[in-house]
Amino acid sequence: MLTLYDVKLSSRLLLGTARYPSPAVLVDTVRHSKTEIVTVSLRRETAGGKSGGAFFELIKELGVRVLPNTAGCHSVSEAVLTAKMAREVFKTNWIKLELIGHQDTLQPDVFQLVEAARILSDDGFEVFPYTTEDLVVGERLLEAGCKVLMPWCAPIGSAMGPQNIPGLRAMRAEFTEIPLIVDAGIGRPSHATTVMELGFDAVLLNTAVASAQDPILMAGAFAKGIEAGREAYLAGMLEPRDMAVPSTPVIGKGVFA
Ligand SMILES: CC(=O)[C@@H](O)[C@H](O)COP(=O)(O)O
Repeated sequence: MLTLYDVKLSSRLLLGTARYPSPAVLVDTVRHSKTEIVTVSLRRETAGGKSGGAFFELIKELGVRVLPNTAGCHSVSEAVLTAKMAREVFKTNWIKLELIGHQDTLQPDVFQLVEAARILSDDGFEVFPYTTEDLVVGERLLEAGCKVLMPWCAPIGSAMGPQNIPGLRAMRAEFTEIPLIVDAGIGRPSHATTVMELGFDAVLLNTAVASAQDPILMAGAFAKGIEAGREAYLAGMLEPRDMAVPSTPVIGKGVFA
């Protein structure tokens, strides 16, 4: 079981809701994936004069927990305002805090992120910060009140998969008691398996599923990949070795010796 802010969950897959070919495909994908959490962008869905109303109703009807996000925010004030709007719309204190600092990489502005996380935590929000694998920033976010950390593994939408495995491994080693969710940059189920094998608690992804030729099938593939990685982590994997080790017993020796 995964526990996020005292909420117990069976699924370790969190799905984004943008870029699906149609609302019907989104609904079927969420159902097939068995995810229990979807993230929704307030700004994206209300941009360009859109009210977002019909889309937000559709999300509420999915029957899963909603994690609103502040995608597209570049300042503390924008992010705080968006979080407050999200709380009104979805009646939740959960917020995925995204504060973009670099236009090409969509890298988070970790300085503003910590500041916004503190303001929102003090206001009763339960903050899921989209961050980098920087250990010091992680520590500051925990001090600011976050009880979950969500490092990227590659730029949003890049599908590159884990770019800094030693960095992710160090994060797991440093924050042993904190739920760690890889958010952004996953491209394939095998990427999700890899980060779960490192001991991450869950994976949040959007583009790799929504932009697949068959999002429903792909969501199922990700769900299986995440489960496989989790079970392998729990089972305890062999460390790679330089030398060969015969796997068949030598004649005359006991099979179980
Ligand atoms: C949906 C969402 O919140 C994204 O900002 C998130 O970071 C997912 O990234 P990918 O689209 O790379 O999976």
